Amino acid sequence: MSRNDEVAEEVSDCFERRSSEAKRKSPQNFPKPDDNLMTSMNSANNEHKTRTNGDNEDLEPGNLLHADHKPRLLLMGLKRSGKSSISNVVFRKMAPHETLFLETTTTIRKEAMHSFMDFQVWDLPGQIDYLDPDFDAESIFGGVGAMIWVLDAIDNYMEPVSRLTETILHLQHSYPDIKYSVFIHKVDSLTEDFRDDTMRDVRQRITDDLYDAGLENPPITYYGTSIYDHSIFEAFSKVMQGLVPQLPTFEALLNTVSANCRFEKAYLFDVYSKVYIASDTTPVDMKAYELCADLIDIIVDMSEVYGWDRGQDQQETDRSQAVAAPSAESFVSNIKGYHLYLKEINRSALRAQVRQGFRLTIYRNLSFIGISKYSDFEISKVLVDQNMQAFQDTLLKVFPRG
Ligand SMILES: Nc1nc2c(ncn2[C@@H]2O[C@H](COP(=O)(O)OP(=O)(O)OP(=O)(O)O)[C@@H](O)[C@H]2O)c(=O)[nH]1
Repeated sequence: MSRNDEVAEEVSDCFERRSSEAKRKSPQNFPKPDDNLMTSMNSANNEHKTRTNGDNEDLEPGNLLHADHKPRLLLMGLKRSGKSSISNVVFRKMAPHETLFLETTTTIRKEAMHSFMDFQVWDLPGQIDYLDPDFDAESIFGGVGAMIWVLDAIDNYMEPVSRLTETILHLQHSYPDIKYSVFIHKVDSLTEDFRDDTMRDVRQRITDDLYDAGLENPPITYYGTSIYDHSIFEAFSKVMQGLVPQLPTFEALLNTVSANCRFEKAYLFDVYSKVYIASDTTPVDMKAYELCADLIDIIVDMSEVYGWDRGQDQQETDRSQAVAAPSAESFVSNIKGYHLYLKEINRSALRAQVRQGFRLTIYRNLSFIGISKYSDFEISKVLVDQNMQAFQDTLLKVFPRG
């Protein structure tokens, strides 16, 4: 029996067990028990096996993420367009107003995201001429999955537009797989009408320039962004999702869980960066995202005050086992008519810091967040717990962290 079949069988057993436990425990008036959950999860798993085996011989469940498979994302654009601000706000928790004091970047700055897959985000200095024939392009662009071009919407955008089109035309032959995104950035400084006009104009100019150069329907996505609201996280999430090969599988799993637990919207968040690497396939609602982001902020703040390092020594391990759940969970009832449910899926220590004499470990973790408007959500919590445990077991089995 192949490893794929073993995993599929384990997942199936796990769901059978969970499903029958859930039915046994569920009171009469709970929502529909999750009969379809196991089938959908298994079909999602099978679909995933087919796709990944097709894409890459080495990738199989149990060892999906090849050690060298670290999708890389480049942040490029002219000087002062806002690249370092974006990277600092999203990956270093810098307050947006502090970016006013950032100095010009002179070397490539690399950020990593470790919650599930190991992403790398490279912030490239604006003053380097990457189109110079003497420049070692392979060291930068080889292995890049996506490029974000940051364009300052409040400055004259003729130069950045022509630099972007030159860059795309220069790279497209050697690196045809790069996916391009344009962040029309600092839109907080524009009125709503002017913002729409600017976005339309930028898109039109880029499309026309590339068309004139012989490139039709370029693979570019456009986002209006600002570090002063959630738009930057939303845009980053979308770009990251383009680098997740298992995205359809995640979406299928999240659709199933949402249907069975009556969530309006379900996300898989990298908690530290507030970037979501997948959501169910219902349309994204900015209000729902903002609620989730606020919940994450509260949980991170609370755990910085009341959390402790688990499992540092035997005494700590005993204490953790005695008082804490194996994975964190949070349930917030009735915020603006919504119930929010968070469940930690995995966790890895990123780095330890000493702050004011206390040793603090910064964790990266991937968490599920579901939003429900269902008024009896609290009553059905037992069933939700059962489904979520099955969901977590499946994800960890099929996509274990290396
Ligand atoms: N209004 C507004 N200002 C922003 C935003 N993002 C960045 N800025 C400001 O833009 C200025 C330049 O930002 P940087 O992040 O240093 O720009 P950069 O692209 O990294 O510049 P180089 O390092 O020179 O390549 C800073 O004063 C930021 O505060 C935004 O979303 N809105």
